[in-house]
Amino acid sequence: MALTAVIRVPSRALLRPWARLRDAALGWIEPAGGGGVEVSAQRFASQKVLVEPDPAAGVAVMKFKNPPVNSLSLELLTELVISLEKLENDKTVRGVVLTSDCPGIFSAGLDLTEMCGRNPAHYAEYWKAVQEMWLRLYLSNLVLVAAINGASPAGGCLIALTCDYRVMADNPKYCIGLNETLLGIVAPFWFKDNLVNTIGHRASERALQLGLLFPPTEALQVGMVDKVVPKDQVQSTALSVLAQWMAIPDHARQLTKNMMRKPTADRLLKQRDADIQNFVSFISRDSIQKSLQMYLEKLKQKKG
Ligand SMILES: CCCCCCCCCCC/C=C/C(=O)SCCNC(=O)CCNC(=O)[C@H](O)C(C)(C)COP(=O)(O)OP(=O)(O)OC[C@H]1O[C@@H](n2cnc3c(N)ncnc32)[C@H](O)[C@@H]1OP(=O)(O)O
Repeated sequence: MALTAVIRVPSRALLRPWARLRDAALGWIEPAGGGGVEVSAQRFASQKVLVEPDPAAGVAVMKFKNPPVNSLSLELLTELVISLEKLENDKTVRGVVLTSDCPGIFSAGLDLTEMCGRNPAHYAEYWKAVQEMWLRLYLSNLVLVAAINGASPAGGCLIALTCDYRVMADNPKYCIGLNETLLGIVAPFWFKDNLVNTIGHRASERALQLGLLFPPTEALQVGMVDKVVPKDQVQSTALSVLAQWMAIPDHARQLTKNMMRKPTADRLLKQRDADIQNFVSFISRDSIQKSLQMYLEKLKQKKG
């Protein structure tokens, strides 16, 4: 990946302590003496989230890279939020395409190993990171377009649903949907709200209860995605759509987006701690742990 853009990063001495941890996570190095540092975009490419900025176009492509299936581990979620925050603060960027670097998979959703056989403190930390990812994406001031170049179940679908527009590859093997009930778990209310805001109440009720995973043409029909194109055109189409959305003055578009989305985000913001407690007690139940273990086993056996 040849990237040449230069990004200005403030001196670490001026940043809060967590920002130093962030710098370390992203591999940014400040020369002795401090005073601010220019880092090449290559440094911006962290391990699990690759960011390819195109300052001339005012856009960036963000690629998830957590092989084999882009499961949303704590590490990936943290990097995603940090990368997004950085793009939000970068005046040269107004729009972002979210896509995958893993062939055939957009994202397999939440990392089941983060929700299985761990302790309550870990579940709480993990869930807070999932909430943070959703809130940051859903309320982003940037134009976000999902280039869905592979399977996109559950949490993968949620990421796509936070975007302003979704382009999906036409391969019938790629499916998208909130399939939580198939795992014996329940999509949280804010997953549900995001889906209802996208495809409407009746279609959501059916999709959520049955844990439906839609192939691209059905996803298009139900309104879960906005456009289906051949696989090799997914990213270019997403970039064209981005350009159309970016033709609208930012302030007017952003205020409108906020007006449409804030009430939904506020429902979670008002009860974040209670939502974490609900998640921890739900996921800690023996019956739920058994269901998740069995599901993971089934995934592993599929190979053999
Ligand atoms: C009272 C109400 C209270 C409510 C409180 C909240 C309740 C909890 C809410 C939780 C919400 C959960 C959201 C989620 O996102 S759960 C995750 C759902 N994801 C899935 O179901 C997808 C599972 N994966 C697949 O279907 C396939 O892997 C996939 C189609 C994505 C790719 O298939 P492929 O054949 O290419 O790859 P494999 O299946 O062989 O997988 C390769 C290895 O990856 C492992 N794997 C797959 N998915 C996951 C995952 N999500 N997390 C962790 N690991 C995963 C798989 O086991 C293979 O591992 P091995 O190589 O070791 O065998």
